[in-house]
Amino acid sequence: MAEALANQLESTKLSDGASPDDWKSGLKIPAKDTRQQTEDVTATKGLEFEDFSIKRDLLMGIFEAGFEKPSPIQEEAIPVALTGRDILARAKNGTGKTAAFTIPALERINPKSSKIQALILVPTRELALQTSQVCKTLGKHLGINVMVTTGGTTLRDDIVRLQDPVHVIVGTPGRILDLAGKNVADLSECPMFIMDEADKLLSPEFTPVIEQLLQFHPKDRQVMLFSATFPITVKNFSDKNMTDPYEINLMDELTLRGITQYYAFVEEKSKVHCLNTLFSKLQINQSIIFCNSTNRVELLAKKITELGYSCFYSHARMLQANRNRVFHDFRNGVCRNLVCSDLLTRGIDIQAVNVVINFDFPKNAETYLHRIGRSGRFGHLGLAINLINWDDRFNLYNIERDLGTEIQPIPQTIDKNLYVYDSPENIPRPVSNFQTNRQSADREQQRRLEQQPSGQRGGGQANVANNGRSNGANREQGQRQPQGQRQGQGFGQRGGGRGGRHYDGQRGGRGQGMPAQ
Ligand SMILES: Nc1ncnc2c1ncn2[C@@H]1O[C@H](COP(=O)(O)OP(=O)(O)OP(=O)(O)O)[C@@H](O)[C@H]1O
Repeated sequence: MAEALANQLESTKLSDGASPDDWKSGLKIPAKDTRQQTEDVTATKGLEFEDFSIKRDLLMGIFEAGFEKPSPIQEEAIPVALTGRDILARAKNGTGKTAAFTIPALERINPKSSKIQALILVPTRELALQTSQVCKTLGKHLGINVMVTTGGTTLRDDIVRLQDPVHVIVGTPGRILDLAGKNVADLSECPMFIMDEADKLLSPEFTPVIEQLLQFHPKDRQVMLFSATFPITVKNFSDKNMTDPYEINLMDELTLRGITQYYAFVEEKSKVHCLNTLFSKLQINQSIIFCNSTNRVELLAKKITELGYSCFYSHARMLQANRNRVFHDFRNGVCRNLVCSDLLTRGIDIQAVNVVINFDFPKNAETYLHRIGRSGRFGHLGLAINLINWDDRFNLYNIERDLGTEIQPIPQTIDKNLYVYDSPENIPRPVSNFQTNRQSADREQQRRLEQQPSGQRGGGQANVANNGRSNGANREQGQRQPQGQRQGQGFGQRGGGRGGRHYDGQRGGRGQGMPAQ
């Protein structure tokens, strides 16, 4: 009898033919990223996402985002976060911290409740957009509503959106406090309070807002702090507001293994000339160029455009709509170079960026680390080049000492194997509905090129941001002289002028997906 039953069960199993992994075969998994990766992301314990016992619908979102296995920070943080314990986590730039808090947050949300159940705070509006997109992508099969809210948009729209159920709210602290203070965002049953770039959020400008925000949450909330840099301010906050936090520190060394760092010693007035030379020699897939002030961002973007290279710029004094457009288009590879202030130093994730240039050298080690971490994402290769003038020499020394790293003088020729990939078109796009973005970005790029006189093509991209000055000026770039120039703070003129043959490769092209020069 028992034998007959066993036979029957066996035959049932065989006849339905379903293997436990069958659900995976229907997933829309993106092409495998075959680039070599460093130990920063490969030195794992060998766990699989399935080992976390999370919902299948969440696993589907994870695999469809192209994630195969958890990174070291994900292996460490996800199981603990799922238990509801407070977490203080430190891991290198670009090693997957966002998913390390997003995955457990999504898992713990009850979609049947209409309450806000997770608050994710980030320091900048661009990062809020990016992080909300990660939540939407990973949680797309969960029936969860994610809302992003930041300053620079109308409060009224947010109030309307909060009439509908919102499960995860991602935003910058000021706007969230506004909404909570007005009783529009109800955080009274929100058990998860997450801070990404936590040390930045705990700087003096944000701390009072953060402390007020915490009061809106229930007492037994779970607090999770993530960053690559944790100064002492974080310790004070954690002592006061966290319960027995589980500490993760994956930073035995501070800098990413995949990033090669060089400096070029150069007089201030020769910096543009030096940049021009770098553009002509490097194989840039996409680059981010940092300046230390908004004036210098605009001036440099103008210079780069005059040199004939495609270039966007972004800084905090631009209109939010223009900031968003620049960010969106640059992420989608519409333009090869982006000049920016420290607004985009933290968290911004664009895998196609293989070169970061510190046109102005940063003042401290944290900023340096976050800036260079915009390349070499998820254990890949990247190049960081620092233009150093006489006044920066002590800073250079201090940053090398603080980070325990060596920044070498730039050699005559830079080995392409250090930062160039053979098939840049295979580099994964940002986690988002890429197909749609890419197609519309291509159309937009085409439209812009068609509108430009042929002689200007490729040099005019800085115009995109030019309407975005917060002073309300709404003029075309050519009709206005940047303030810095009027005040005699302009960059050196050497190297100006257009036309050398070596510019051609970069003119007007899309950064991502184009063969590097
Ligand atoms: N398990 C994974 N497998 C493959 N790719 C991943 C995985 N986890 C994250 N990524 C990708 O790695 C990149 C970097 O991730 P993320 O932006 O979360 O890094 P981060 O640690 O938050 O960086 P930063 O400190 O600069 O904010 C993203 O493009 C993300 O999609």
